[in-house]
Amino acid sequence: MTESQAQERISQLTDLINHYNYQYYQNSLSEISDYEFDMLLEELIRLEAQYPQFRHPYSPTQRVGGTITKQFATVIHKYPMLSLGNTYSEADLQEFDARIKRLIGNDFEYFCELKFDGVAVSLTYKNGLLHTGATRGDGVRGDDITNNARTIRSIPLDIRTRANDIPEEFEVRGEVFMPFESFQRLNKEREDIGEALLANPRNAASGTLKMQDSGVVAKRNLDCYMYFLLGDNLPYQTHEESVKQMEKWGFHVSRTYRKCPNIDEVFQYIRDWETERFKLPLGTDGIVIKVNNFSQQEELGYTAKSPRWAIAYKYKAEASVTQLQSILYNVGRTGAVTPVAMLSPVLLAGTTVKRATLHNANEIERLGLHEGDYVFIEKGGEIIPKITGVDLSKRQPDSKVIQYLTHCPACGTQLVRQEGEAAYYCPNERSCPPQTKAKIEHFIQRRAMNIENLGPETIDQLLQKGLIRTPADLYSLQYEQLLTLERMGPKSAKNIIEGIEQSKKAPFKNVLFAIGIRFVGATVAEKLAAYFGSIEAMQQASFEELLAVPEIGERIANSIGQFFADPANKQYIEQLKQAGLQLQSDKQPVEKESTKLAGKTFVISGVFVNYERDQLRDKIEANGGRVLSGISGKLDFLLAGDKLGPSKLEKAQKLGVTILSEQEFEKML
Ligand SMILES: NC(=O)c1ccc[n+]([C@@H]2O[C@H](COP(=O)([O-])OP(=O)(O)OC[C@H]3O[C@@H](n4cnc5c(N)ncnc54)[C@H](O)[C@@H]3O)[C@@H](O)[C@H]2O)c1
Ligand SMILES: [Zn+2]
Repeated sequence: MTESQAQERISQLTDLINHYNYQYYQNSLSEISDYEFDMLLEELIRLEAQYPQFRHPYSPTQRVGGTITKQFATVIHKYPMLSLGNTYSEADLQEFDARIKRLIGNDFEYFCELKFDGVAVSLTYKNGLLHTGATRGDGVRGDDITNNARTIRSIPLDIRTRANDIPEEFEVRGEVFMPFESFQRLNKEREDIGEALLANPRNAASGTLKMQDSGVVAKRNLDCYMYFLLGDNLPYQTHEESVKQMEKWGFHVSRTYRKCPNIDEVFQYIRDWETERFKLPLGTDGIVIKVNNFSQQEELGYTAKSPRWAIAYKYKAEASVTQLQSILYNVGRTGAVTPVAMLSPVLLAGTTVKRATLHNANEIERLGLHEGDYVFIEKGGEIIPKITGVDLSKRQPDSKVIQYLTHCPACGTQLVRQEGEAAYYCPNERSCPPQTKAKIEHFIQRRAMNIENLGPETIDQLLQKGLIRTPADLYSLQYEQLLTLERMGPKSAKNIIEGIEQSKKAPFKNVLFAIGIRFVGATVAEKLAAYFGSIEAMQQASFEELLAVPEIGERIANSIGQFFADPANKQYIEQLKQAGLQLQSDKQPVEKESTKLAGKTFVISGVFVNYERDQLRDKIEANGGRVLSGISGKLDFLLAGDKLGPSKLEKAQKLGVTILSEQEFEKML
């Protein structure tokens, strides 16, 4: 490599890595695998060492990769939050050990922990109470995510009763992660409403921690393991002591750590956890080796980016080769088709693997799969492994390229793909069997109509016999009809009928979720129900009015609009109404506070600081006012919050409606 080639490559790598860092930390996206990323970084470190004159001032080798965002207040870290040097090679570990010995002699111990694959957080406690939660950010400044941290159940909010030796102020650091179970549930819910799936638990955890609505964060079931305790003048001599102390105070510490007297024991620890770690409830991507003694840590010191007394050893993702047998196409509730690769069974990371995710048609194309190909599969953090490439040396010369399906495997309808979307859909919403079945399963689930006792076999039979076609048909099912099904006794039949009857009491938000509008998950349904109060109000809402609902973006608003524009859906809603389902919120009548707003009419729009929209509605009604759904010449006030649609504002101004801010409204009372 010539000097100018080196210079060019250094610039190229710098830009590339900065780009991947930005995507990873700011947008929670991995465009390449961690391994590929780490190799690029290693190459840059090597080149910069050789040609220091070409190192850019903004080189990613010189600083922690993260950034802070505009959406949160900024926290300055009392002690910088650094990264860790990392390696995939045992030789590097030997070298790390040798360097430490050169610097501090032979008298020291290591403390090994697993490297949890999530997002670093710092929690500051004052007088035993959680005071601040922050992300690592750029290492010096992080995002203040205290409210989100509070929703994580394993993070204690108050440890005063746990001990009487609590320092006035201290900081704990750890990894927020999404357990596999929560991740799978979340993706299942997303698949159910037609959302794109999240790539892996790490990105899911990082995205969740940066959400604005901590109510949503609370539902995502994040967890957190702690691995550092810091503070001024703390009485501990070793990392081990501080870990034990955190355990005593009730912090969640993973019991997977081990103290190792020398590097050979560290290698043993690495071997012991290599496959054992797949039994843990969360993703891990390696181990972290720390010098145990604090004064020795001080002696070893820090580089700009990481401590010299610690290093991460990362496991290479386990890989294997096996033959592709076929591709199975699943059709979901929204008609989205997902391909799954069926493989000759092969042992990988301790389990037998028979299938791999393929995500969508683009992925099949990207891999250039042929029938009968031998494929490399890898297991990262995820349960289902993925195909990373094709072993071309084993490809049969006459094998055919895999063509993506053109027609629905279940009903034969031609598949369609919407612009900008990766998935193909079967557009036969009403009579494609897997879609119909999934719609009913969606409808009866606990978070929707909660019709227990109606199992998948019963649904199958009901569909086959033509006793139901849509979820609404459940409400005209007769006890006698149920008795005609196989293996259906009088008792079960009675339970089902009762369950269906009972479901009529399910609140509006559940019904709205059950109806199954694309992208409208349980949380969004709750927001919509609180905002509009009834299906009619929602049906009449303009695109902009929909956008004014917190958390509702253009995609969801469009989907709602499309749903109500379809006459078949109108009929479906009508049928549900006839059946007696709750299509409006049953609000408690509001207690009267005053008559200050008597005779005045209001339209509420936008997002408010101190109130939810339904709280404002209650407030207006409690003081004698009335809330209308649309702006007209008769309207007195437009109560306008943030994110108010511009055309709404314009209309109100044109009609001479008084526009009120939240503060002005408060003054009126
Ligand atoms: N795929 C991509 O596009 C992409 C982009 C940027 C970064 N990355 C990945 O992220 C890594 C860089 O991230 P990083 O700077 O957070 O460094 P890192 O993940 O290599 O190591 C530091 C982090 O490890 C975590 N950690 C987990 N368990 C720990 C324990 N027991 N003790 C101490 N720390 C523990 C902490 O969050 C700490 O901040 C890269 O090596 C790469 O693998 C990937
Ligand atoms: Zn179909």
